[in-house]
Amino acid sequence: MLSVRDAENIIFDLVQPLTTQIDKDIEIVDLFNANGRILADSVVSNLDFPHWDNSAMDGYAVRYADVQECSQDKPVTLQIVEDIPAGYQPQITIQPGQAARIFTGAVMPQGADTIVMQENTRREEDRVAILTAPKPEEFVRKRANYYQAGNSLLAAGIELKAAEIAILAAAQCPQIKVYRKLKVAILSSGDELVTPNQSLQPGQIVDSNQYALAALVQQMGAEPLMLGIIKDEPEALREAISNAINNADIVLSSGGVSVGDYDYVEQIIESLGGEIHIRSVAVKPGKPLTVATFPHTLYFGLPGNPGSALVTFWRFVKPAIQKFSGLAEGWKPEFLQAESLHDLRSNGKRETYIWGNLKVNNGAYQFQVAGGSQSSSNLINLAQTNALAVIPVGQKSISRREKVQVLLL
Ligand SMILES: Nc1nc2c(c(=O)[nH]1)N[C@H]1C(S)=C(S)[C@@H](COP(=O)(O)OP(=O)(O)OC[C@H]3O[C@@H](n4cnc5c(N)ncnc54)[C@H](O)[C@@H]3O)O[C@H]1N2
Ligand code: MOO
Ligand SMILES: [Mg+2]
Repeated sequence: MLSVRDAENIIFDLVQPLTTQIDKDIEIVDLFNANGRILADSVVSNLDFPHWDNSAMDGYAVRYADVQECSQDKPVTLQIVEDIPAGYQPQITIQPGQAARIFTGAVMPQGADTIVMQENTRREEDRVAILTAPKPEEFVRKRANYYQAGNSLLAAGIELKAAEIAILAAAQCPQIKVYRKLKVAILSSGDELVTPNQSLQPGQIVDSNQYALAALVQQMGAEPLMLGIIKDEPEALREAISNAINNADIVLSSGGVSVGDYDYVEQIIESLGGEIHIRSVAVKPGKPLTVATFPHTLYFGLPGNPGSALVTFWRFVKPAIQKFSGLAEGWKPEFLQAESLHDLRSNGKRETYIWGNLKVNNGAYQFQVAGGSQSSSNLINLAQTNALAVIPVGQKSISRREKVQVLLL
């Protein structure tokens, strides 16, 4: 059986990210539809930030040399020659003995080099007394201090979130080149499966994986293609999988990958010409994980148990989708170190993932195991969990207060 490390290396090597070389991998979106999308090209602006020298305060634009010696006892009085609100282009050059009334964000007038905030002044009709000596160039936001035109503003391959979208707006880029959304086909296999609105007959199980996987795929910014419940019949499964590989970048099936008489997924993949790279992994839950490739499609046959389907998604599928989608960095799973609040157990044979909660206590991470059964068939105690703790192969327990590696979900 493959180790988790070997399995992830194989999977990540199989993933070919979307590329700007292929026209259909690129899409243009507007700023309101950019959230969560991956930027395809780096962005360079021809604007400096700030665009011009401007005031950081409501106050007076002055010449530092005029006011450097002033104090409460020895105020300097200046003639106000212009009023400069934000958005107005100053017309007058400030001469010695002069000042301009100015407001936050307004353009600095020629001749002035320093702002005195209003609170340190006394207004005397068309004159102003400066009561405190400022520092040279105080409260002046200098042109190009934050960003110089022509440099890289945003790099290709980053996820666009609020800050990046604001930057694109400020740089006057209303149309943005992003990678297209990946299509992820999702199907559930099993004669025992029914939909949530069908009445349950003895022995039947509600197909919950389809809904969990759809939610996860959406969270990743990809587009789920729901193919429903497929009977454990080779012909039905063959048709469904064939449809899936022809219409999606990634296929996620759940169930039918173990050694049971009705577990047909692997043989159907092979009969359709898929190349199987992984048949099982030393991971608990999730041992029968199957990974295959077709010429244009990556196939994950996730195990049917609900815990196994979710854990294998988080551990292997999520980073694969993120890499595939064009995300340049940060798609590899990263583990945090936390103090375990409980004794954690494993049989030592497979890398074991235990679900629970990562908490912060006095600035330190702690892992609290989810109460109840950690069986891969138990979906119930996965509610409100946010992390998986890992017990490596060869280790049978992690004691309370010991350090444990944790994957944040
Ligand atoms: N003899 C062996 N038996 C099993 C082994 C093994 O190594 N030798 N491995 C076990 C492990 S570990 C897992 S995990 C499961 C995986 O089984 P399959 O992927 O073949 O899945 P099924 O047999 O179809 O179903 C297993 C279980 O999950 C329920 N299920 C299936 N699909 C869904 C769904 N969409 N939503 C909710 N629940 C689902 C299904 O009803 C079964 O209870 O195999 C073990 N057996
Ligand atoms: O791997 Mo199975 O997922 O242990 O139940
Ligand atoms: Mg089975």
